[in-house]
Amino acid sequence: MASVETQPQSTAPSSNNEVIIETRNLTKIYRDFWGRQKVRALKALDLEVRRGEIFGLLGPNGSGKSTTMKLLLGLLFPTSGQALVFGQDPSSIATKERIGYLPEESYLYRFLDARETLNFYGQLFNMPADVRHRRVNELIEMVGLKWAERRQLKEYSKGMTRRIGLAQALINDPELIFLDEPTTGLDPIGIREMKDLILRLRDEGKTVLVTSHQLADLQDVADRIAILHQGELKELGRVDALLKVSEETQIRAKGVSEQAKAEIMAILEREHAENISVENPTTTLEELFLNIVRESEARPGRRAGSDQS
Ligand SMILES: Nc1ncnc2c1ncn2[C@@H]1O[C@H](COP(=O)(O)OP(=O)(O)OP(=O)(O)O)[C@@H](O)[C@H]1O
Repeated sequence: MASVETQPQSTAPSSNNEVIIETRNLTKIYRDFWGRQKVRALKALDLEVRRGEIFGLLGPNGSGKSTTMKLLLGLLFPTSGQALVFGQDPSSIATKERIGYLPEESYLYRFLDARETLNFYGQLFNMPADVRHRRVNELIEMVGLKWAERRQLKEYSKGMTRRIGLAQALINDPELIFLDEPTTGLDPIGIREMKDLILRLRDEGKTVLVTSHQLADLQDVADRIAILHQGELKELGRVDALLKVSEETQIRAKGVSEQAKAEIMAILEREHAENISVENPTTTLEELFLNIVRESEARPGRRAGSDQS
C-alpha cells in the first residue's frame, strides 16, 4: 500500500507564552424558569490557553464544552469565577472584534451564495469594499469553495456548509478562533480537510480553541487538550505527553530479516522484558479510507489494493 500522507504530530506552540484565555474557578449553573438550580454544567474550571496554540476541549455529550465556549465568548455569564480573553472581560466589544466563532450549527442565509454571505458579514464589520473584496476571495480560496461560490447555500452539502461557516468566522481576520465541533457531520475526507485548515490557521499565528466529542478528531491537530466530564476538568496537558505509554518501548523498522528478529527476541528475553510482541503495525481506518480515495482518484475504475490480490 502506498504510504499515507498524514500530518506530522503538532509542533510546539510558538515560544510566545502570552496567555490569551484564562479561566479561574469558572462555574456555570443553569437555572430553571423559577430560578431553582437545575444543571451544574461547569464546575470551577481553571484553564490557560497561550498565543499560537491549538487547544482542544474534549468530552462526551453534555460535558460542558459548549458552555465553556459560550462563557468565553461572553454569550453566557458565569455563576461564579472568572473568564478573561486577551486579559479582558469576554463581553467587551474590543475583545469580540479580535475573535472568530464557528458555532455548532451555523445559521446562514440559505438564499445567498458564498460570496454574498461573506460580503454580508464583511459589511457587518464595516470593512472597506476593497479590503472586503480581497478577504472574500482569499477565504473562498482557502476553504476550497471557489467552484461553488455562486451556488446558493441551500444547495450546499454539510461539508460545504461547515466550510462557509468557517470562512464566515474568519472574515474579520481574528487572532483567536473558537470552533465548536467543526468536524460534526463531515465524512473522513471533510474531517481531514477541516483539520488541515485548523493547522493552517495555527501556521498563520492564530490561536484556536476547538471542541470535539470525537476524541480521535483532535489527536493529530491539538497541541494541548483539556478533557471535561460532567462539567469537571479531568485531564489537561500536551497531547503527545498524554498519549505516550512511557513504560513500554516500540521500535519500528522496514526490511528486518527473520534472523535479526530472532536476535532481537533473544536480547529481550535475556533482559526479562515482559509482554513482548513482534507484529506488523496496523494503520487506522481513517488512513486506510483516505488512501483508497486517493488511489481511486488517481486511477478511476480500479479497485483499491487490486495490485496486492
Ligand atoms: N440553556 C440550558 N439550560 C439548561 N441546561 C443546559 C443549557 N445548556 C446546556 N445545558 C446542560 O448543561 C450541560 C452541559 O451542556 P453543554 O452543551 O455545555 O455540553 P457539551 O459538552 O457542549 O455537549 P455536546 O457535545 O452535546 O454539545 C448538559 O447537561 C446540558 O444539558
